[in-house]
Amino acid sequence: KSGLYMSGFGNEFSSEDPRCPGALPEGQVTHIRTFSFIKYFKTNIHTPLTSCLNTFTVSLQNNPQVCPYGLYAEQLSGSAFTCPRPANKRSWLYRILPSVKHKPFTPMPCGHLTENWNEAEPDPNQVSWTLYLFLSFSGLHTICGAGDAKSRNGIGIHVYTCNTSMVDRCFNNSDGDFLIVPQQGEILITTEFGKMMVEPNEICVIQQGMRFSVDVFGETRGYILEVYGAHFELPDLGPIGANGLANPRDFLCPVAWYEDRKVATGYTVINKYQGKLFACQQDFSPFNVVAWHGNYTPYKYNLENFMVINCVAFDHADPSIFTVLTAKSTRPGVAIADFVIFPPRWGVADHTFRPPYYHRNCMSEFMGLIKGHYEAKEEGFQPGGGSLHSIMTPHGPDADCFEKNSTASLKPERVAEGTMAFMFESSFSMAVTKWGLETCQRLDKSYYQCWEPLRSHFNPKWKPSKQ
Ligand SMILES: O=C(O)Cc1cc(O)ccc1O
Ligand SMILES: [Fe+2]
Repeated sequence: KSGLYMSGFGNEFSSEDPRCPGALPEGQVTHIRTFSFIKYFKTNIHTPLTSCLNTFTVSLQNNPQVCPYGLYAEQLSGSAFTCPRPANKRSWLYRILPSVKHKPFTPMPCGHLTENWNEAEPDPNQVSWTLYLFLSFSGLHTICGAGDAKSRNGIGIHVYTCNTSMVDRCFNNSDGDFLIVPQQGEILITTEFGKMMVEPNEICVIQQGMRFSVDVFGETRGYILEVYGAHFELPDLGPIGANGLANPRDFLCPVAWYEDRKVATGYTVINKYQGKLFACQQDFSPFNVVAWHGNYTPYKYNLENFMVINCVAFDHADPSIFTVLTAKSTRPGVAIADFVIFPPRWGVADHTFRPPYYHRNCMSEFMGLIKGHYEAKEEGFQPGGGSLHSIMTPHGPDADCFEKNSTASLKPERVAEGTMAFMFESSFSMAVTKWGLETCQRLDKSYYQCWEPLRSHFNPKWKPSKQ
């Protein structure tokens, strides 16, 4: 059930389906020679020394004239050819037929997937979506986003719901990367690189252009952060040092798996391109990659493995301390989007208001809840719901949370036990879609009321207590 994986983040991996050993091409590098001392000592004076040289086949090659097993070589480029090495991403796929063998793409209905950020008038109010933002809908629904896939800069936030698997259909996102956060139901994702089983409390990333198909095992839903124009990276650790937060070795990438399947009735490849959906037909499964190598792959990560670092003395650290992955913009330190979690941990800060502080932020904060509750809103925020606190929109703990935590005794205690809230934080000023505002019928119009009971504790006669 757990499948086969290789571990590491952004490694140079290579993988062959075990049914075809040697499917990764080997090159012949004739200029590398070794000198055989054994032969040399056995030779007599009349033997030319060159006969003591051995020619070795030592290196791999991407494009042999004929690939092993009669496969086609295809490169998938995830970065400009000329990107500096640390950002250069590509993989070589050795497949039964190349992706180019397909009938033309034609437009298909997009449902509630959109990249139109002008459907509704701007509204800076705090937004909250109640329990199960996604109940009784099917497919991908865009809640909010900003920017533009054409100019390769922006994000979309979607929710998905489904109870049937994709049969003879796959999805390919030409616009950006999908970071998928299952909230209910595990998903078996078949990709060109192999298969991954992803359960709630795990996340996976399917990068731009990677074809995938999803099998589900019941009522299934989750959140998706889509980023145009950047890939997710592990955040720099600065003074934290070489280890901590999401450690590279906990990221898992699938091993090669192929099917050589003709589909006479037609296999549909769905392509998200410039915010719209297109479909094309081909007569074979696209999961026909027998072997691959490279550093551009899908991957998954179990949030339980997050090595939590936080305050051990006083005050509330900014939530960036919980960043799992970041998609950087070109401005130093400013993310197109960060994926941040609020994992179970110890709260130990002395003489401190421990929950999140009241806040106005130059970034947008979309929050979701995988399980349990969120410490700043014990009641109002439920698993499967969501909230959006837009740029400079005030937010923070509800009145109940403030009162309780202003008087709580500050013993060390477990925080967020059994829960997992997360945040998609973005430097983009996001627009909410018509679906998010109206069609979903999940908007909590009374959200602002959770702050109404906040009352003034101001006492002009207050004096510092004598120590
Ligand atoms: O609840 C939020 O809005 C997210 C958040 C969490 C936190 O610990 C500090 C600031 C912040 O915005
Ligand atoms: Fe905030």
